[in-house]
Amino acid sequence: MTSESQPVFQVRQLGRTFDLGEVKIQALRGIDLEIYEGEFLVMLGASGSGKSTLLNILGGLDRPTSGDIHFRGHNLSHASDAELTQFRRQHIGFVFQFYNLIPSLTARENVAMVTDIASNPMPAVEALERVGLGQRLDHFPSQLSGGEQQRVAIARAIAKRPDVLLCDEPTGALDSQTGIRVLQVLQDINREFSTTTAIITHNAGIAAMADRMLRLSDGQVSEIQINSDPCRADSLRW
Ligand SMILES: Nc1ncnc2c1ncn2[C@@H]1O[C@H](COP(=O)(O)OP(=O)(O)OP(=O)(O)O)[C@@H](O)[C@H]1O
Repeated sequence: MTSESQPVFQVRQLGRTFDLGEVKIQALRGIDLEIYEGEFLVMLGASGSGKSTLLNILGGLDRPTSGDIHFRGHNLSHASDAELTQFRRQHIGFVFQFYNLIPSLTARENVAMVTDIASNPMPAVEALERVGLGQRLDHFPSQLSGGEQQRVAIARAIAKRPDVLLCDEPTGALDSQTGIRVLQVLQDINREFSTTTAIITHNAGIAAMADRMLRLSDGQVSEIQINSDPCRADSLRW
């Protein structure tokens, strides 16, 4: 990230209230945030602080109930379902804690599911080689370890060459050594393709590999730390 970097996302006074009838839950309360081209952002915060809600809005899976979110100048706040689907398809790759692979498809087929509908995809084999799984192309998820399954999920996310990679606790289900390997893959992709990357984690130590750390508390940004010298993911220990 450089100081001249342009914001990919501009978030202004973003709010999200869930209306459950008798109760209203204010998950986000006036978030102001820029996310810059090519940056690696780590989002921390206690359970219920609003991290997933924010990530879902950034990724066009949800809309704010107040405030605005712009992606490269386009206001997503009032986009239609069809527009959000198009936005996600063209620009966003998601990685979740529990891989969400299709059990009856091989690694290669799981990735190809996405490349079949993308406009300028990376071949599935190349994406799998990129995450170190070139030898496991025809394995089914049940034949792969958790870390390998997560790397298939990352291959699937990067194969459509997204501008933005959004990861919700990508190492949450992994042991530390495997988690570090997965983070190194994400860092390599961020650096090689300048893919803007945001990761939610409960592990504060992961912030050391990020350009910036954002902390949410009770639906608000409570802390932002800029890291002028992010470490390599494979030097992290926890
Ligand atoms: N679909 C929903 N309907 C109702 N309330 C919701 C919904 N999604 C989230 N919330 C509430 O919004 C608040 C923020 O939730 P969110 O999942 O964003 O937190 P989080 O920081 O990601 O938590 P965790 O670390 O536990 O995943 C919580 O109080 C949660 O219960």
